[in-house]
Amino acid sequence: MSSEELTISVESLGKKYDIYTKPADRLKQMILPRLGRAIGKKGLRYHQEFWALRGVSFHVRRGETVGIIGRNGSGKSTLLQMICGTLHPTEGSINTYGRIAALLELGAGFNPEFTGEENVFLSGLLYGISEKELRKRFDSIVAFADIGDFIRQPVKTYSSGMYVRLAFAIAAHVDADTLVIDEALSVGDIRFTQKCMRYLREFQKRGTLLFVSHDTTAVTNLCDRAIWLDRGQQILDGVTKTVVEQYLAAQHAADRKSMGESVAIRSDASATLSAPASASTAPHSERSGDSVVDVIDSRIRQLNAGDQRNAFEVFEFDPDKAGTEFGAGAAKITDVSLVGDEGASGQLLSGGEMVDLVIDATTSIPLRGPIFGFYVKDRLGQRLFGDNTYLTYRDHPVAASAGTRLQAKFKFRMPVLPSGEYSIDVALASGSQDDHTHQHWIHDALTFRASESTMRHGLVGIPMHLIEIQQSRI
Ligand SMILES: Nc1ncnc2c1ncn2[C@@H]1O[C@H](COP(=O)(O)OP(=O)(O)OP(=O)(O)O)[C@@H](O)[C@H]1O
Repeated sequence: MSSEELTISVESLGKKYDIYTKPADRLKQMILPRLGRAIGKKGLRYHQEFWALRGVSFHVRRGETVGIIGRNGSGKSTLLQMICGTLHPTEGSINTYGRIAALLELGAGFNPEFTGEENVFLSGLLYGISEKELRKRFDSIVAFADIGDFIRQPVKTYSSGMYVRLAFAIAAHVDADTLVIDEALSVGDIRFTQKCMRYLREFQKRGTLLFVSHDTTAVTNLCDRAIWLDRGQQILDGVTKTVVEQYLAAQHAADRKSMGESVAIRSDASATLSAPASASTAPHSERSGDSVVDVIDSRIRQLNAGDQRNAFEVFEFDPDKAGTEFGAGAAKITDVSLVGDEGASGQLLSGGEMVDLVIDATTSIPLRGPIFGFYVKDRLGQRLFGDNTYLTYRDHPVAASAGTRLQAKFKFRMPVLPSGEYSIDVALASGSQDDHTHQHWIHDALTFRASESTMRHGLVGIPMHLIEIQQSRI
């Protein structure tokens, strides 16, 4: 590999800590070995050696996105700190090329006594950006961080979310060749996380990204390649899917071992046995032909009756709080709501329930063939599902004159979703599916939180029309 392609080169890297059980041992270690050597006695040791990381070697090419995964204490942060130069290796070497910006553990790099503004300049200068240039970028940094007047307050008064907002905003404005992100995105609200994910996806097109997370979905979603660390050792380096699968399998095996095989088997079995629904109570409805077919999960009553109800807390549309928006402006989306069967917004919805996503807009000039659309996205900005009005109106497009109020409604059965935060992008375009102009697109117009889900794996639960186990004698 030519050095032009290389951004990070790590060779036989190791970090050792000396662990003392008592503070007095540290003093003894400083004095007594010298005394021992003076009287010809060797080998007096009052500490234990602990290798937080050892024998780690890999190269990262320009433009790669590499995920680092591993259990707590496996050495991920230690590795990143050494790559960023805030920690010195005990052995081995690291070479980096280009400017590296890092979002390491909370607060690293900020002076807590200084205001946010002062820290912007302090950090920016440390990254090698001139004061003049920082002044030019300051407003954009503040807009990205979006922490209001807190920018003039000492950083020690910040919440962890504000810390991350400011740190990310700075890292996004220092022309980094490589970004190193350590779990930072787990703090902060869904809209900010979405903003960061959009930024990272753009950044991936030109820069190198090193991304540490416990969230293997995030790593799979974002990274081409992953490195798995365990107890300071490099276990695997390869294609993310393979590494994550092996890591999860090892985790699962370790969890079973620590829980005891019998418990693990019992819990697996109960999950399977709770699934069948009696045919008589299965509340599915189905009509064939050209009439409506509505497939309801056969366990929906069971799922939503108990304390495992997949409840969605929907936050109301607030144009001031919605994410970034863009568009040609012939029409403007004025309201968005997600309502359940009873029609009241702001209520709790449930996975499996029939809902209406309603988008209101007004036109400012005549608009032919408006297309309303939406995407439901997970915390990482991954689009889970979405739809638009194009096909339904393709053969008889709506023609709206200026000053018309338009309302689009999507009625669908909300899937069961894993616990977590979600957001909905809404858009209004004009033209056709293949050739259209976005008139107004709002990122994260609505957000909602799903709690208590029976769904542990996967992204979206599809309705299970039937689940059964058949038995017959062999
Ligand atoms: N200053 C230190 N002195 C002694 N041991 C340390 C020190 N810093 C880290 N360690 C140990 O090194 C090991 C690796 O720590 P590190 O923080 O790199 O792990 P990690 O994979 O980032 O963990 P987590 O996922 O919990 O953040 C841990 O066992 C930790 O206790």
